[in-house]
Amino acid sequence: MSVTLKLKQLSYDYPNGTGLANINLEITAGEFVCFMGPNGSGKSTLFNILSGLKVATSGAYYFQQTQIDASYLKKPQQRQRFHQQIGFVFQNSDVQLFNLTVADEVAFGLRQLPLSPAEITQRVNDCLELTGCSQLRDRVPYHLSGGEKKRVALASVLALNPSVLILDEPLNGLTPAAQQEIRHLLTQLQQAGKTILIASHDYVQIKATAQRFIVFNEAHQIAYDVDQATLAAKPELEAELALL
Ligand SMILES: Nc1ncnc2c1ncn2[C@@H]1O[C@H](COP(=O)(O)OP(=O)(O)OP(=O)(O)O)[C@@H](O)[C@H]1O
Repeated sequence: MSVTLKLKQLSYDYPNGTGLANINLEITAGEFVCFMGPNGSGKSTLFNILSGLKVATSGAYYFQQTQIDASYLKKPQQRQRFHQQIGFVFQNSDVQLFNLTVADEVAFGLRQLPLSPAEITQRVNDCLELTGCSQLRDRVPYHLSGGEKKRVALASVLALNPSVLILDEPLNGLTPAAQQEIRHLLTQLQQAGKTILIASHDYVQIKATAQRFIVFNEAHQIAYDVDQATLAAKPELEAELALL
């Protein structure tokens, strides 16, 4: 398997403080990684950088061996290609859903691409079905439940067929049944070959689903980078994560 995402001594500074400090990280295509850590440790900042919404203050970010920096993202065609490859499902679905129907929401990104109406319809139908949203296609996204909104946001991101999916706290605020649906869907997507990166505050919720756990500390650095089996053999570390 090839390395798909690589960060080399990457830091990000906000005007009044540090977001990320000297991060070295490699993620291989097809991994399911959970990022954890206390509030303000840098998970959202990292996701913004990985998805090209922010660029590092120093250090480098490579996606499939190409360095993603300000000059790369300045070129509209390159930027569009990159954004198609990395899908980002925000923590707050309300900022991601702005169309009048669920079907329009899922079609929105596709309409920016050179695709025929028949291809768009096909992809919309496939993504609605995959995410269990077919019955919701004519509903107003804003009026849906939290779990339904999350599935529609995921459908709209999947429509572009990204190879990497980034989800910020995808289980937050969902009922146990809705959490189970999302976990099952993410596992299916990983089995279909996608790289899945999520942030979570709840180790117990995600411990059986993700296979690698990267934990940030309050200094905005990586404190631990461990796989599922190693963690399961370290009850004291599992107990620490359960308290985050
Ligand atoms: N827009 C911003 N302006 C200034 N500082 C920011 C901004 N966004 C984040 N920060 C700071 O950067 C650091 C990392 O924040 P970030 O949101 O990445 O952490 P997080 O791990 O995602 O936190 P949470 O678990 O609360 O979502 C924090 O100290 C935070 O206060």
